[in-house]
Amino acid sequence: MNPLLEALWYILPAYFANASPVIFKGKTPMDFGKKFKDGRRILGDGKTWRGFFGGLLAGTLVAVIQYYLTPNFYGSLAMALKLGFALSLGALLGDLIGSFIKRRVGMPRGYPAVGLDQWGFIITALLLAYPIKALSTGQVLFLLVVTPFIHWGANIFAYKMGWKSVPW
Ligand SMILES: CC(C)=CCC/C(C)=C/CC/C(C)=C/CC/C(C)=C/COC[C@@H](COP(=O)(O)O)OC/C=C(\C)CC/C=C(\C)CC/C=C(\C)CCC=C(C)C
Ligand SMILES: Nc1ccn([C@@H]2O[C@H](COP(=O)(O)OP(=O)(O)OP(=O)(O)O)[C@@H](O)[C@H]2O)c(=O)n1
Ligand SMILES: [Mg+2]
Repeated sequence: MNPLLEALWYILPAYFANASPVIFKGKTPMDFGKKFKDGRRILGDGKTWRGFFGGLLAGTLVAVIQYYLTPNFYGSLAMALKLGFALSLGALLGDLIGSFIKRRVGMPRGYPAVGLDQWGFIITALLLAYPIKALSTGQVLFLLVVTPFIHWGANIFAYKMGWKSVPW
């Protein structure tokens, strides 16, 4: 498989894990509305438990589907589950870290943090998945370059579908 397509195929669970909370979002904020010692919300209302677990499940499921489509890419179902879960957890944790940072610097919920919104989730997803199945440096660089565009396209798509109130 072309190494660049292989990189996209590899990262797909993280993409779906990052995108699906927009659809699965729930009511209970992950910080339960609590504030940090700086008087601002810890994470904000943009992070709900249902979104988090929905994203984790969706991302892991995508890897299982990918396993049945390209079994030799993963080698085993167990590997697909491990990699899918690690990529999804990494993506969602990266998104939480991004929200935490945005709240600390006083950005309101939904405020665009260029760079952080596009790379945060990808970097943590790649870090968590690295020990399970590593990509080449070139493939990682390719993903860092192409993800902002896919992120941009997906957010506009979600905005047009009415899933997001902002196209970013
Ligand atoms: C403009 C360019 C160059 C590409 C555009 C690609 C595009 C239009 C993708 C849309 C894919 C899609 C159908 C998305 C689902 C809709 C959805 C729920 C989007 C919600 O996005 C919200 C956002 C979360 O916000 P936050 O980041 O601020 O927390 O998540 C951003 C989403 C992503 C970063 C990834 C979205 C991509 C997918 C869900 C899978 C699509 C896969 C590809 C485009 C790569 C194809 C791979 C192969 C190997 C064929
Ligand atoms: N763990 C998560 C992540 C996202 N979402 C949902 O997906 C939407 C888009 O995610 P994102 O853009 O990351 O959240 P923002 O609203 O921009 O909040 P923040 O400023 O904290 O990023 C959120 O509004 C929220 O409805 C969720 O419910 N749970
Ligand atoms: Mg956002």
